[in-house]
Formats: sequence, C-alpha cells, structure tokens
Amino acid sequence: MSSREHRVPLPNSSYVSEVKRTCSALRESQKIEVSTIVIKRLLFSPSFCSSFKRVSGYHGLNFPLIFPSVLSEVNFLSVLSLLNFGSGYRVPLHRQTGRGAWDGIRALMFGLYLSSSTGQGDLLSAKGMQTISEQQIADLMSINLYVEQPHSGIPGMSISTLGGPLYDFVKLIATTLRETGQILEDLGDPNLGTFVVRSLREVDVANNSADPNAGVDVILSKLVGAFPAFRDMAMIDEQPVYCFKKALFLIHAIVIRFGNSNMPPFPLPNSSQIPVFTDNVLPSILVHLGVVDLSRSTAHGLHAIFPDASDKAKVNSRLALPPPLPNPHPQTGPDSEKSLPTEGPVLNEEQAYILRAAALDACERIVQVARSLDENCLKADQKWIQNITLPELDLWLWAVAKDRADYRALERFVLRDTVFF
Ligand SMILES: Nc1nc2c(c(CN[C@H]3C=C[C@H](O)[C@@H]3O)cn2[C@@H]2O[C@H](COP(=O)(O)O)[C@@H](O)[C@H]2O)c(=O)[nH]1
Repeated sequence: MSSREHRVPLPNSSYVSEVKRTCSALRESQKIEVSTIVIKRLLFSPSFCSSFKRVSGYHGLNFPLIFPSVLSEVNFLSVLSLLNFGSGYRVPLHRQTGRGAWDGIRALMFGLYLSSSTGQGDLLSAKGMQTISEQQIADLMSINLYVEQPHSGIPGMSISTLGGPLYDFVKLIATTLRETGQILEDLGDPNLGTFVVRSLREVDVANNSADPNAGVDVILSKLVGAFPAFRDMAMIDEQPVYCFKKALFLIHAIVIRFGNSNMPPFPLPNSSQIPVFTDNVLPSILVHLGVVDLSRSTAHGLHAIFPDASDKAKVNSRLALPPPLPNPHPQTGPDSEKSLPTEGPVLNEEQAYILRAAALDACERIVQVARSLDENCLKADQKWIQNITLPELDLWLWAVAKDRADYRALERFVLRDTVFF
C-alpha cells in the first residue's frame, strides 16, 4: 500500500455514485474535453458500427477447466480479478513471452489451479496464496527473472542476476497474493471466493432499492474495505478520485458467468450501469479515436503525451473500416523485435489517475449520448446503438484494441509499479 493511499478517505456514500462523480469532477477540473460531436462521430463510425456487436459479445470468461464446485469457480474468477494488473509490463512481457499482461495472468491462474489439483495443496486458498514463491510465479508465466550484466572485474564476461522489470512485476504479484491471503486468514475465510459469496448473499435486499447500482455497492464496499489490492483510489490536487477497476471487474465477471442461469447459485447484482473497468487501454484508445481531447489539459502535461491524437487524418482512418490484416499467420513464442508493440508514454501516478478518470467519465457520456439519440434520425440498422451498455462499451474498447492490427500498434500509456491495472 502506498503512503498516498492512507490520505484518501473511503467514499462516504454510495461507492458507485462516488466513482462516477469523482471521475467526472477530475476530468472537468483537468480540462479534458469529451464533446457530444466527437461521441456521435464515434457512434456512427464504420469502425464502431461494423465491430461493436461482434467484439463486445465475446466475454472470454468461460474457462476450459472443470471446477469441482461453484465456490471453486467463484474463487478462480476472484483471484484472477485480484491479479488483473501488469499493463505497465506489456512490452517486456511481449518481448519475453509473446503475450501481454492479461494473457500472462491467465496463464498463471491456469498453472496455479492445475498444480493445486495435483496434490500440492490448494494454491488458490488463503493459506496457499501465502506460500507461492516468486520463482513459481515466474515459471508458470514463462518469465526469466535473471538479467545478464557485464562482470565488473572481467571484461567480456557477464553474470546473470535477479532483476529487470519483469522481476518487479512478479514481486508485485507475490506480494498481492501474500497480503490478500493473510487478510483472508485473519478474517477466518478459507479463500477469496468465500468472502465474495458471503458478500453476494447480502445483495438481495439491495436489489430492491430504487438505485440500480445498490447491489454492486454492497460487494464493492466490502472488497475495497477489506483488501488494499482493491483500494484503487488517490488524492489528485486535493480531490479524491475512485476507480476501483479490479473490484468492479470481479463483480461483473461473476454476473457474466452466473447471470444467464434461471437459478443463479446466489443473488447477483444488477451490473448494467456499472462503471467501466478503467485501465491503460481504455483512455489510450479513446484518445486515439478522438473522443477524449487532451489538448487543453496542461496542468499535468497531458496535452503532450499523445501527439498523434491531434492528427485529423489519422483519427479519421482509425474511425474507418480496418485496413486488411498484414500478417495472417499469428505466431506463438516471444515476439520478434519487429512485431513488438512500441512502449507508450511512461506516466506518473497522478497523470495515470487523471486519464483513467477521464476515460471512465467519457464512457458514461458515450452511453448517455447513445440513449438520447433521436429515434427518428436512426435507420433501422442503427437502432441498437441506443441500447449499448457500459460493460459492453468497456469490452468493445478493450477488445477492439487487440482486434485490429492498426489499433494493436497504437501506444498505450505505461505506469509501472501499480497493482491496480
Ligand atoms: N477495461 C478492461 N480492462 C481489461 C480487461 C481485461 C480482460 N478482458 C477479458 C476478460 C473479460 C473480458 O470480458 C475480456 O475477454 C484485462 N484488462 C486490463 O488490460 C490490461 C492490459 O492487458 P494487455 O493488453 O493484455 O497487456 C490489463 O492489465 C488489465 O488491467 C477488460 O475486459 N476490460
């Protein structure tokens, strides 16, 4: 936990409305603009219209694993969400392993789950989480923790020592697992899934409230209250800002996975108006698509970080249909230097929170504009635009960033040393 976090008060009313309110206030005070005109340009763009339904329809949360119980699956999704960070290590991860943060964490989760069923003890339990070593994490993610360094005394010779950015990433994972496992043990919970299911049982009453986000609030406040690794919030220029990306992702993942059954095993919150899971991808893509305008945001130097975004021709080509794929043969293994994604601007914590808040609020506005489109001005095959939801928009932005070759090449900003995204 950073010292900064100690100074941020937890929200004192509805957590979801505080997320939305503080992100909106920060976007405005930082002079980041999101106009109705640029939102409509996105909503009616060939890129958006041709890919939205396909790209936002595949959630990817059904894992090819056989879970012995519902609790075991809830626990898997919960720990996966706890570890859903590492975006700042995307480029070194691609260089070594050929995949980014999300795929790396998924590989780790599969490994932890499968080793747990081979008699080594349950590594996804509160106790097991505290025993996982850095080397075990690195092995399961195919990360080499050692870097070659020139020998100080013998010219031409090198020695390998523990280090490099991926060592830092692995240490963050190990610390997060240990800390969360310890808290669960202190609470008397055998694993994170048990904590989540207990919180879900309190959702029923909240679902009858007039506030559509009351159910999400119940679980969100419990996760954030109990675990530092979910306390994704900061003080920026004396204003609190709440993002809570991983906790919101966890809640929605459970709804997606168990929501389409007639008899869900526990009460599920309504997550249709859940704030987006704001990371580095969403703000970066929204800037590149000309929706989030940073040109007047000078206080923290954000106007200068993505110079390409003011190039009208580039924005227009991104809003058009995708160019044909240059490489039809996806490869596996480490990326070649040529196909490596380029590292985006490396930001500080304040800058990252401001951009993430702006993206969260931009998504709220995109959905509002979509809802208020004049029915009479929409063609029959455009009416669906009015009904897009926040989590669908999140998934579209996140997944389309990987779906198109020209979008994959767009820089995402980088913040290292965070466990929040
Ligand atoms: N806003 C938002 N952010 C998301 C996700 C996901 C996972 N998406 C899949 C899971 C369920 C969905 O339904 C998708 O199939 C990961 N991330 C974030 O991206 C970051 C970058 O990762 P990479 O580019 O790999 O290095 C990663 O640190 C993580 O913070 C999402 O959905 N929304």
